[in-house]
Amino acid sequence: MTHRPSRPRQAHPPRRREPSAPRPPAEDPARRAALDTLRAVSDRDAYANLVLPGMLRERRIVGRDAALATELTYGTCRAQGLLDQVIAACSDRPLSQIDKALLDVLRLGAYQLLRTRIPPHAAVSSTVDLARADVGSRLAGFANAVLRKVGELTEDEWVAKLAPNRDEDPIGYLATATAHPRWIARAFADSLGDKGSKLQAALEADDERPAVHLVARPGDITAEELAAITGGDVAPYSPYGVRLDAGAGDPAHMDPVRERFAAVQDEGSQLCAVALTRPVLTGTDEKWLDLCAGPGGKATLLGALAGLQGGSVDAVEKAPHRARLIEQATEGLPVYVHVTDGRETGFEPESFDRILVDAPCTGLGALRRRPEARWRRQPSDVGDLTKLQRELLTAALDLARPGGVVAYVVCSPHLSETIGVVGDVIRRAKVEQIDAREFFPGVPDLGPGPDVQLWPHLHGTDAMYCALLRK
Ligand SMILES: C[S@@+](CC[C@H](N)C(=O)[O-])C[C@H]1O[C@@H](n2cnc3c(N)ncnc32)[C@H](O)[C@@H]1O
Repeated sequence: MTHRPSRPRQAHPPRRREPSAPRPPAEDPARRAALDTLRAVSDRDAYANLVLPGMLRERRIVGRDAALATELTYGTCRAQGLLDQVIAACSDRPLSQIDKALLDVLRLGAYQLLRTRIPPHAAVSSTVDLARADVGSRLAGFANAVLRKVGELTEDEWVAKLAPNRDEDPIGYLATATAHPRWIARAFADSLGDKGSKLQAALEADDERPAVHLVARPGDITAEELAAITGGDVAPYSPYGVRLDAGAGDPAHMDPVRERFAAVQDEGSQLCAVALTRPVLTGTDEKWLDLCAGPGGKATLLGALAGLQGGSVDAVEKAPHRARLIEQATEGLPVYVHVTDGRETGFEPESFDRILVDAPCTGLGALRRRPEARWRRQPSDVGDLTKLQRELLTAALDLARPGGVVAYVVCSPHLSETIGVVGDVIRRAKVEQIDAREFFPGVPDLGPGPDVQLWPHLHGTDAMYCALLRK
């Protein structure tokens, strides 16, 4: 047996590494995704909760990185006003003179410093890396200086320094402390009739992740059956509701949802739709109308309930793409979709037994679902919306038959959109406002009536408002 000589281990001496230029820092994918989403929100009015999931999928960011990106993005969007106040206090130039891309970087860094347990040095250095990549070394130096100052105090200490005195200006104080614009804090205070602990609880609830609610389609599946299949709990108030656990997974992939026995719908929306169906009518009860129906959540529930008693629902929607969503959602139900303006439907006057006006609104009752919404909505939006709301409610009253019932619903506690609209319209029309609380059986804390205002902090629902009018 011959042995080949083994090769010498190192034919050449090891090559010495040339000193290289400093490598750019490895970017953290979670923070990059958060920042890119914040840029989309500020630059093109995108919705964070629509942009981010797609970005995470596209970049294959999963697990803890995805959770971190989500927390940083939504948290930074929600806290924006407070973060801006702190950044302004730490900067030698006014916010209006800070480059927009840099401002988003600073917000992301300040959020990590004030509202997460990320160690300050990691929060600052990872943010400065992003700044260097996006806006260059000079501005990265500025970001470093600002963020070091931000990190000198805790969130509570910054609030104590920047917020108005709580005794002198309780609404202003809570607006800063809970990172809400003052006008929204005032609107909540007016609706609650409180500037103290109730207001604080209502504002704080906007930072909580809402539970996902399913609605069981009446006639197809019961809430108990749906809860058993999905592993959720029967909801406390809606006869068709199921609350899913936080880790239940994507409801769109659940069999009952895919097969259309169930759909995602906030329990408050279910309650308002069901309330319309509950007052007893004398005479006919088969022609129902949903005057602002897209994308079709309430029309589906109403369609299933009307179908069980041989009736039908006409569903009106102005936006064609939203009308298509109603058609998809209500397939197989006695629901007829009309793409038209609810103020000029051309329907025979006094021809409907029950009418839902789920009017376009500020959405202040669902701020927990849209992280950036509290800073994007403006007080000036309210005037145009209340005009449209009054016109739609007036049109509904014309279309209701004598003895018929109209439910006026908005996802907002703003008094101009709630009692303001209802009060204005009923002053001019021959209608009676009935006590809606009776038609929300078992729901606590409904106040003095006759209308109903739900709240996230009291009911775990969106802040839906419902008034019931009988013609
Ligand atoms: C609050 S959303 C309704 C939500 C729906 N009821 C549901 O449960 O899925 C209000 C809807 O009214 C529509 N809308 C706005 N102006 C309208 C008008 N003049 N006539 C009819 N629909 C209108 C909007 O496009 C929007 O889809």
